[in-house]
Amino acid sequence: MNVHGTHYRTIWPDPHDPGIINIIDQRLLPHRFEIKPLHSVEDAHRAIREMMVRGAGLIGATAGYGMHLAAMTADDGQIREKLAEAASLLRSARPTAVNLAWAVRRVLAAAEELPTAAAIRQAAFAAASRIADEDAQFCQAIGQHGKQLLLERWEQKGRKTLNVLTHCNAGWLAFVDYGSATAPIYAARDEGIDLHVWVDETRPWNQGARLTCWELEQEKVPHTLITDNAGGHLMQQGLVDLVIVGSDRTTHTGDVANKIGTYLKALAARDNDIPFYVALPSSTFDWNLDNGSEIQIEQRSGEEITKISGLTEDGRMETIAITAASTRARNDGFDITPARLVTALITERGVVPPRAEAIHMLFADQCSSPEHHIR
Ligand SMILES: CSC[C@H]1O[C@H](OP(=O)(O)O)[C@H](O)[C@@H]1O
Repeated sequence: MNVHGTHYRTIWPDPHDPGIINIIDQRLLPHRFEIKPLHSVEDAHRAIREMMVRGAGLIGATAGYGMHLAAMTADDGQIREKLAEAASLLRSARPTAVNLAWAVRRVLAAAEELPTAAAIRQAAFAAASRIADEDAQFCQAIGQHGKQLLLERWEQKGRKTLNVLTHCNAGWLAFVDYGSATAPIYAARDEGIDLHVWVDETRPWNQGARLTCWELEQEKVPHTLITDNAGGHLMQQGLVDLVIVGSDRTTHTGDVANKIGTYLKALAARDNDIPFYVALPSSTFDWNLDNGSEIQIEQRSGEEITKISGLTEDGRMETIAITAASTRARNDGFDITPARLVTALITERGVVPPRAEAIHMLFADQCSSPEHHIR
């Protein structure tokens, strides 16, 4: 469903049947743009687990709609049990992005105590829809707040081309729309800033090479693909003016879990005195965790490293081995960037230093309310 010209909302209920939730199968991008229907919570779990959908915001929205599908398909007399089972199944899909557990708990809280199955179904769908709509609204607001930072840096540079580096894909494909790290880029472009984006390929799943490059191409934003190991070198050459990345889970003290390799970019940025920003909606804060070392890091299959997928010259999608069959690989999906290496957090309510007292002041309504505390 084309919502914003070149943008696509990444998840939406079928306009004729709310029992069908449509997604874009991101495993096929940039070679194929295929919309796939989800009919059950099992479909939603698989879509998250197999990364048909990925990215904190979109994982959360998919989990929310997964709970809706569970309510839709449950027998009246079993609906509460089915919602509880659905919550457990969805939570098992991927551990690091806090948005998943947050969305599941939010739908449960909205629906489970209601007196009838019909009321539960209605409340589950309404809560899932609100999660998705809020995600898009929050990301749009992140764009407006982040735009100011890019504008200031561009003015400092005498309005010469602003070179932004980003890691992985924290674009509109990782959320319901707009994205987190790319939203300020799009908003700054709309203000006429002359900018260029260095895109980390982001091994092993290549979110940067496959998804961010595709997004920026759709948006006609100048960009250049680089290897994950090149970022520090380009910073030393004075070719990077600022770094902006997303987050899958950020502690209330400002430690950031994001795609593997983010920490190395933060170290290089600090060593070269380059601003390092993390863009995130407040649904990505973990109000319970004080220290990033407590965040569970997803371990994915080593085959995502030893094999690679792409398009053959005759147009077939293929997966090939790039190592000997005996090669074993370790595949940590995320790493932790300590708050001390983060210049600022860009949220839907504004730009805030990565310190607990500042974060709590901006989100006083959330950090103290039990409903935002995930367990
Ligand atoms: C902030 S959402 C985008 C975020 O999610 C990515 O991970 P994955 O593609 O494995 O879901 C990566 O950490 C991005 O920064």
